Amino acid sequence: MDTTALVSSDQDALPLASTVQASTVQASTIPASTVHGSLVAGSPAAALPVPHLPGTRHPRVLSIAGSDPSGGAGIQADIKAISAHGGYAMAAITALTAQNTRGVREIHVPDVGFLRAQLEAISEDISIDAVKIGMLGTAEVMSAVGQWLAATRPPVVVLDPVMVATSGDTLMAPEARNAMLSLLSLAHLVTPNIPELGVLLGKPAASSWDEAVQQGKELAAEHQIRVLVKGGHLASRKCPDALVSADGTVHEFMGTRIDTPNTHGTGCSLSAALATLMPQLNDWPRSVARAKAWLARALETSAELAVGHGSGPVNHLSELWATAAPHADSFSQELWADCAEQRAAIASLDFISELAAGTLARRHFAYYLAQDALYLGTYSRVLARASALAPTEAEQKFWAGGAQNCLEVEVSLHRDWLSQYPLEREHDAAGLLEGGQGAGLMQGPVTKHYVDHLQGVAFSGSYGEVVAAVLPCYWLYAEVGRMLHTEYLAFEGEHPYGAWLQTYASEEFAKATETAIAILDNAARSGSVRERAGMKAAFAHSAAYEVDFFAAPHLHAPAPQDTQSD
Ligand SMILES: Nc1ncnc2c1ncn2[C@@H]1O[C@H](COP(=O)(O)OP(=O)(O)OP(=O)(O)O)[C@@H](O)[C@H]1O
Ligand SMILES: Cc1ncc(COP(=O)(O)O)c(N)n1
Repeated sequence: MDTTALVSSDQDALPLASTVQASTVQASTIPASTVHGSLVAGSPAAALPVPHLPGTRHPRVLSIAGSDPSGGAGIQADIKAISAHGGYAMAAITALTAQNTRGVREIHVPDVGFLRAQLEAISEDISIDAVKIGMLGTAEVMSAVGQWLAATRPPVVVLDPVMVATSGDTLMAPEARNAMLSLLSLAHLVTPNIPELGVLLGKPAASSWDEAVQQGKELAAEHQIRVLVKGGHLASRKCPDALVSADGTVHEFMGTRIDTPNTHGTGCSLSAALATLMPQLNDWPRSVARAKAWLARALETSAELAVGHGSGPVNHLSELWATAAPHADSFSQELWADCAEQRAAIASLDFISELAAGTLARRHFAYYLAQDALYLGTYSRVLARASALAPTEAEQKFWAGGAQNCLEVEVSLHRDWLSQYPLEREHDAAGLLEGGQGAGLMQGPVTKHYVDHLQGVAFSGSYGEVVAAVLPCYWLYAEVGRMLHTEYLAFEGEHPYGAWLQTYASEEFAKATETAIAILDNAARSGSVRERAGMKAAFAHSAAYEVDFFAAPHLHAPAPQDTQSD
């Protein structure tokens, strides 16, 4: 990192186009820097009530912070966090960093006059509902921001006293500490992490949560400010935060540490979220609780972004994307990709390769047919349940048609196939045939588990979950059908299971599968995050049972006692 840029920003700034510089000077009406002490004049912001702003549907939130081109921290994170909470995001850039998820390489602090121009341009035209302050870098920048705050007095000011990046790189010149201290009383909330809290107090960083809260109390009392002590840097499984008021009142927020390397920008994102929530909720503890819960989900889903090789960003928009993004259209594709292992497992099963090659033992085939018939009886009822839950008439009809079709296939299995491939009673070592004349078949263990799962989802699951649970039977069966039919067409001579394989690749069934997939995507789009998680689980379970179902004949078919029947 180029730390010299922090202390001698004017000299190091890249030359601006002369026209821009000229207009910069003319546009700036802010007085020249004053001593830092003058910024604390007037009552501390934390002591002032935050006015309730009725009708601020989308709070206009200004982030005054540094740029992180990798998008995880700084201005870029703030804009995402503000947007995620329904705010209108604005940004005045204090510093440009060259950084990625691994660290900060260079910092460039543009001429402070231009920052003043940005701030003036915004406040002269736009009503600002809240300000979030992040990386300021130098004392000069802090002074300019302090003067602007003192002059404009935004109704909500959240100050994140950024000093060191997650990567360990310095983001604040050490001699700027006093200027930072001068800014504290202009904020309604100050959000230092544990090391920053120590620096602000001139003490070593706290080594325990109790010590951190104690330091928070000291800082709050000394500057008569509200402090959010953050537990991100603790070496514990817990990750608490605490809101400490100037009078020493402590409000703790419990949190579990999420096991992820993607914590780049958590502090930036949290403070921007707080600045956006406060104008809407007008209550600090509620704002912190909401922001912390949101951040936890953003951390939990951060791996989905796959950004960089170091400490990656949090998933700021995970909730929005889960419901509104084009990505939601491909929920089915995600499930399909997730079951790649199961698809490969099915394709490599002896049952499939022997069926295609015509070498499958009759008893294995007979077992499969019998279990399929048993399965379809329950499957039909679960499709009827999907029909009952369906939100539209078209979907209701589709599932009802599917349920009826299953029963017809079940009848045909018994009538046309099981009569040709009976499970011989003398082979029934596994006890699958019930006793007596016209004996019924019994569910094998896999069929039983599979239908138990389907019935469980049908009983207590949402529509989306029921749809997800029944889909693998359509989709994987259609896939297996395509595979077997291709092999059948290439088969030379008379295939012993030819008549069966011909029925496998039906156009109608492929169409029904496509409809079922589209219904699943629709349900995913309108479902909650929790429901989509339930849908994923239901689909994954059924996909695993599909593998077991195709594997079952070789594992559970009655053992041969008469090799001739094979
Ligand atoms: N692994 C984690 N699991 C859950 N919450 C976390 C985790 N890491 C940080 N947090 C939360 O993120 C917020 C920011 O905390 P932290 O102490 O990391 O601040 P910071 O150091 O300023 O952040 P930054 O990483 O942006 O510098 C807090 O609410 C903290 O509890
Ligand atoms: C521009 C900018 N602002 C703030 C941070 C701190 O965020 P983190 O500590 O997560 O790296 C950063 N890295 N870059």
